[in-house]
Amino acid sequence: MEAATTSFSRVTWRHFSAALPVSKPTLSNSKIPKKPTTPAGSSTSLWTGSTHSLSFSSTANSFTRQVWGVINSTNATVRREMLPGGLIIRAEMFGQLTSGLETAWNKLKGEEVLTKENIAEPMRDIRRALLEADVSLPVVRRFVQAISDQAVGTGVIRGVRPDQQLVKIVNDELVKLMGGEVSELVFAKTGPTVILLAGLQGVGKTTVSAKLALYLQKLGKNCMLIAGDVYRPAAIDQLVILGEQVGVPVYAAGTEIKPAEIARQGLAEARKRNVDVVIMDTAGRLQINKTMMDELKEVKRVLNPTEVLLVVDAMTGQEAAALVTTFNLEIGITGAILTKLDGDSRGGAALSVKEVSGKPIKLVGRGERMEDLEPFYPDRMAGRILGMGDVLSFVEKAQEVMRQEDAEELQKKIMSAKFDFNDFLKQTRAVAQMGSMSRVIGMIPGMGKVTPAQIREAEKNVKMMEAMIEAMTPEEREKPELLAESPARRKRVAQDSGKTEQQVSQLVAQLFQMRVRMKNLMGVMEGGSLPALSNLEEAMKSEQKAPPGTARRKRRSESRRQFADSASSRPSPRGFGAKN
Ligand SMILES: Nc1nc2c(ncn2[C@@H]2O[C@H](COP(=O)(O)OP(=O)(O)OP(=O)(O)O)[C@@H](O)[C@H]2O)c(=O)[nH]1
Repeated sequence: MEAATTSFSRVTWRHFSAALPVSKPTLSNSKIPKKPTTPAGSSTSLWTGSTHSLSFSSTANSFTRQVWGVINSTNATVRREMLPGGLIIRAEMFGQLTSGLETAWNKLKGEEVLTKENIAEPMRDIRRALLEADVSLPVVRRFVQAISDQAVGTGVIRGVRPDQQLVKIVNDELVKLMGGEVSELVFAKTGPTVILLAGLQGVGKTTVSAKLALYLQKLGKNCMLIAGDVYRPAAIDQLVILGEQVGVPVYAAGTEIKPAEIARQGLAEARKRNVDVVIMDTAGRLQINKTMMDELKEVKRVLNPTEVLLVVDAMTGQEAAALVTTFNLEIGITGAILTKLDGDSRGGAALSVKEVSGKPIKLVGRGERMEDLEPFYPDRMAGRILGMGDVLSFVEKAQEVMRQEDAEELQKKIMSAKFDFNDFLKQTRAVAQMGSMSRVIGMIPGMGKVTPAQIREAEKNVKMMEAMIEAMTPEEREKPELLAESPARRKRVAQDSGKTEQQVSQLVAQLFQMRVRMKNLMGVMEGGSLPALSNLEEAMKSEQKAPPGTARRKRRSESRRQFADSASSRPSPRGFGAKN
């Protein structure tokens, strides 16, 4: 199989029809087929993006050359693959970004583990790919930093290659960058839901108004459109025609009346008709100006909308993100609709909007047809950018197996009181990987009352512990008794980690206390399996409920005994202060 990529401008039917002796193919709104279907015999199948699938049947080599020539003169990334029976040429959404990222994984082929050194070059490739995709620089910086932090902090997962591991890390960060979850449209609890659309000229507002009405009708909502673009008379006619096309009434009052007044009248009409959702199209401008903003503010005041959505053109890249920010500051918006994602957009807008503006992309336009509007799914988008669904699910499964094995191993260690500093570090890092401490604490039931200051303190403590554990020798990590027995060792760890001896002593004591507490908790669990969070919480409660002086005293004495047992060769139980 031969694969090649090249860069070019926008692939449209015009390019092909000019060069090819074939009739216009039908554009289908199908998702990317797993494998492009190759017509029988020697044939050529060509598809652009994930939405359009074009098929030609031809046996002539000159035809293939012509197709290739046309593609080379335009601007998307194309993958050319020789398959038995024909040539497959693929122009993919964000193709350039995808192939840029591919360069990064390829640099890790043959490596056994991700290290600071061997990820340096792939990180440069990722940075370059994102910048070329027109993602804003601060976003790129934060993204690359987050990836490298995770890449070097990730342990080896059995059977998973470092390049696959990096794909997974990048995927998860991409999803996070784009907002994580799908951001649903909000509907009013009573009365009609009002959606106000805003945006610059030509971004696709009028088209989106009708597309949105159709989309909502399919969800069972009864809609009405208001034609508020009084500056481009054709926009009103356009909306009326599109409204007819999707079977939605359009309120139009001509161009001689202020948009705010049209909004007021339109809303009254919608109430009369008892519609569920009113969508108002507004005028766009070539640039943001004060008159436009004031007019929009006035319309917004009259409508009191549930959603104010800024329509932005995906092809404007990071500029789209800047626009969302400006509109949000000026008029206050609830989200964005990204149009023309089927074009040669390089990905900058999709990747930057949420991170730069704090506002989610709620919907995306993927074509000129009325059906081409859909919710924005960050995970699906990341999957499309990476184009490596198989690798992702494989890594997820391997991680799951690893987690189970780790959990069993940990359980054994806890039961035999062998929980050491390696486990301690692993657990700490696992928590760190789940997100910031504040998020993790927020997820634990009953932990809501923890103050931000306490969380910051806890995060600081985790960093401090990490520094001290990293300064220990492998032997000391495995046998904390060595540190408990030797002030000299504790002194060395303190010096190497930049902490005080007292802090090191506290950490060692903490580990022994933890052993005892964990063992106690395990004893409370039924069946001896690792606790789910809720069980753990119950266990902690039942521990706390025990009358003072019984369990607690017992626990304290057990803690002391445990410490004494494990440090049996230690000269004195107060070894932490003693000289060696
Ligand atoms: N390929 C593609 N074209 C789109 C999409 N959305 C809108 N368009 C096209 O973009 C062009 C402009 O769309 P309009 O809806 O007229 O834009 P507008 O923002 O209302 O323009 P003004 O009224 O001038 O402000 C039209 O040709 C649409 O068909 C999309 O998702 N994909």
